[in-house]
Amino acid sequence: MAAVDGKAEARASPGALRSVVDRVLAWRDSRIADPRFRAWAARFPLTRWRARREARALFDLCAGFVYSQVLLACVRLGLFDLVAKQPLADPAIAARMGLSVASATRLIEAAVSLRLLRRTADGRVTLGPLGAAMVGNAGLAAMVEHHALVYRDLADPVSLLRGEVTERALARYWPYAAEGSHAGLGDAEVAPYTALMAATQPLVSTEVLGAYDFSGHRCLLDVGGGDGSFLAAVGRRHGHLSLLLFDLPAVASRAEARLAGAGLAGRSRCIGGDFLTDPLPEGADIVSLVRVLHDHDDERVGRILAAVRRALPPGGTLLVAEPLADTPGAEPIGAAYFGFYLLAMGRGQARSVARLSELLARAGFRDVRQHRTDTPLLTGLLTARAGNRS
Ligand SMILES: CC(C)=CCC/C(C)=C/CC/C(C)=C/C=C/C(C)=C/C=C/C=C(C)/C=C/C=C(C)/C=C/C=C(C)/C=C/CC(C)(C)O
Ligand SMILES: C[S@@+](CC[C@H](N)C(=O)[O-])C[C@H]1O[C@@H](n2cnc3c(N)ncnc32)[C@H](O)[C@@H]1O
Repeated sequence: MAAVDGKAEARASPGALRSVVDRVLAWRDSRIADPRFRAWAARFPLTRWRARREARALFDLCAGFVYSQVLLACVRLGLFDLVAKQPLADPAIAARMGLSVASATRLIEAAVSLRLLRRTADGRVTLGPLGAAMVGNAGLAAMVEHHALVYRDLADPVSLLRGEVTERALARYWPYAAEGSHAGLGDAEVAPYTALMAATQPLVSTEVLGAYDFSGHRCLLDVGGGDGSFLAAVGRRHGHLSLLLFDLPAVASRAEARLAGAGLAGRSRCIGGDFLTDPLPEGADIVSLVRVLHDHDDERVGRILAAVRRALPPGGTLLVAEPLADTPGAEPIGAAYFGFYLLAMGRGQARSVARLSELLARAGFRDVRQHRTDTPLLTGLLTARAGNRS
């Protein structure tokens, strides 16, 4: 089992207690399943608050797509950036957005209800707390736009689960998820996903740099490193590090240009290849896999970890950063969001710390540790050490 910052993870509750808890929960849910109980509980003063809370939670699940589209409309119309400069009245917003005042007010009211916008005391429109978090966050705006593809693929979730949706937008968007070799993918095929990953990379690198200190290392190899955005962020923070990147040839070319543009050409080298079949470059004392393993099934993960293991010296460090399943308070992100996202993409799953620990141990890594990030829902972080070569 992985240690969390050195401490052992809390043990699961013993079997006997769990079975009592199970029976209590089963009784509760059998009551909720009875329409007469629901009607009574919605009226009774001591249960009314809970009935309202559960009704609201279920309504939010029904309405999730509608809420997302309100957010998309705000992003597409540049509403957050507009009102970030100064609070505006509805007619001024309508004129800037090319909407009728009635439509602008409809969107504004929807966004206010979702805490994306807020009405000032004099009735003008300004940022709400959630809209404020969107400002200056180009990655999040790109993600919101890109969800159009996700929703297209999820339009018929049952057919998707049955494997009957053959034309999937996400499968085209992430061509490396398909069977076969991907070393021949061209720039046009890798550019869209590489740009999305680069735009969202600051969300991840900030978390990793806040949770892990690279100063004890000499050379970092970022495997599946995209356009080098992560490597550049680490390299800027730790001026002594040599930087290596491995990705598909068309992506590695982009990284070379990106790192040269960041003034890191002298400290970095980008190597193109297929990490499922080609050896990784040697010489690094730390290898990172950032948002890589969850794209792949266990068999492919085994191959990637074996290649990393061969590239590292005994005792060398592997750092894995990606959203983890079972993150307390963020369970639907791993199980529902990434579960269905990766189903549409064609491969992979978010894994728990326990599952990743097993795969790491099987590939010859030891001392698996989980590091606490500031925002665990955005990324989890594990390190492990390469064992001695057999
Ligand atoms: C000032 C006073 C007195 C009080 C303030 C109170 C206070 C402290 C408030 C907190 C304010 C604050 C700091 C808010 C911060 C908000 C943040 C950081 C929000 C961040 C949100 C991030 C989101 C919504 C991220 C979404 C990410 C998505 C959807 C990622 C999708 C990733 C995909 C699809 C990856 C694909 C890659 C693949 C294929 C799986 O490998
Ligand atoms: C989800 S992206 C993550 C990119 C980057 N690490 C980040 O977090 O922004 C996965 C990366 O793995 C690379 N990749 C996928 N399959 C690969 C393969 N077989 N060989 C080498 N790289 C591969 C992709 O090109 C892509 O850059």
